[in-house]
Amino acid sequence: MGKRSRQQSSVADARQTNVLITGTPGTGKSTLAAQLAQRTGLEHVDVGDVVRNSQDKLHDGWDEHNAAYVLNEDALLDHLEPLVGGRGGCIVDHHSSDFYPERWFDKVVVLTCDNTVLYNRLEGRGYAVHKIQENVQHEIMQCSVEEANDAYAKDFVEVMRSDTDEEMRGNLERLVAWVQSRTTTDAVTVTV
Ligand SMILES: Nc1ncnc2c1ncn2[C@@H]1O[C@H](COP(=O)(O)OP(=O)(O)O)[C@@H](O)[C@H]1O
Repeated sequence: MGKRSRQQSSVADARQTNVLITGTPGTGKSTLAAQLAQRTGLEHVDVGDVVRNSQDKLHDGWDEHNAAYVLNEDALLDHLEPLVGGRGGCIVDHHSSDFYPERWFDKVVVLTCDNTVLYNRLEGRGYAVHKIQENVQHEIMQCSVEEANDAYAKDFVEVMRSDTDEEMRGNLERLVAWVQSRTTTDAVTVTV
């Protein structure tokens, strides 16, 4: 469970729509997030890129075993608060979900994938064997689904299968329609 308050507040009413796309590495988060951003105008916030490229130090060093930065969650939350918590209009793309404040998001999407398909994707990405196996095990155990379900209200969380291009297109269309419906609702609310 996250360290910060998960209470909804009036701040949530002031910001634009945000969605968190999470899931095991290789399930297709960045591909879906980039396409959703292109279609809706929301900003794709790839947390891996933010941590790598920020002027602020958002990590506690490099983890050789995982070949990844050790995330400093508090520094990352402080860094993202003005953009995601304040302005909004973001698609946050991250394999972790449980430390973000619930008030930041209007929907949490968890992508899942067939284990063999995932293995092949991660192999194609050049991951070390132990890292592929750890991620496939993570997917077999449905850890990302459990993490999101434990951290967010059930009606926030939507699990989407993403094995094929067709499934990716279907997921994209559903999310585009959902974002557009929220934009319409916001416009109606403003004019009433
Ligand atoms: N639904 C899908 N069907 C076919 N290929 C996919 C699908 N989702 C992702 N991919 C491919 O799998 C690889 C990993 O996708 P990526 O978006 O980088 O995953 P993540 O951001 O979760 O690590 C990419 O080569 C991407 O093109």
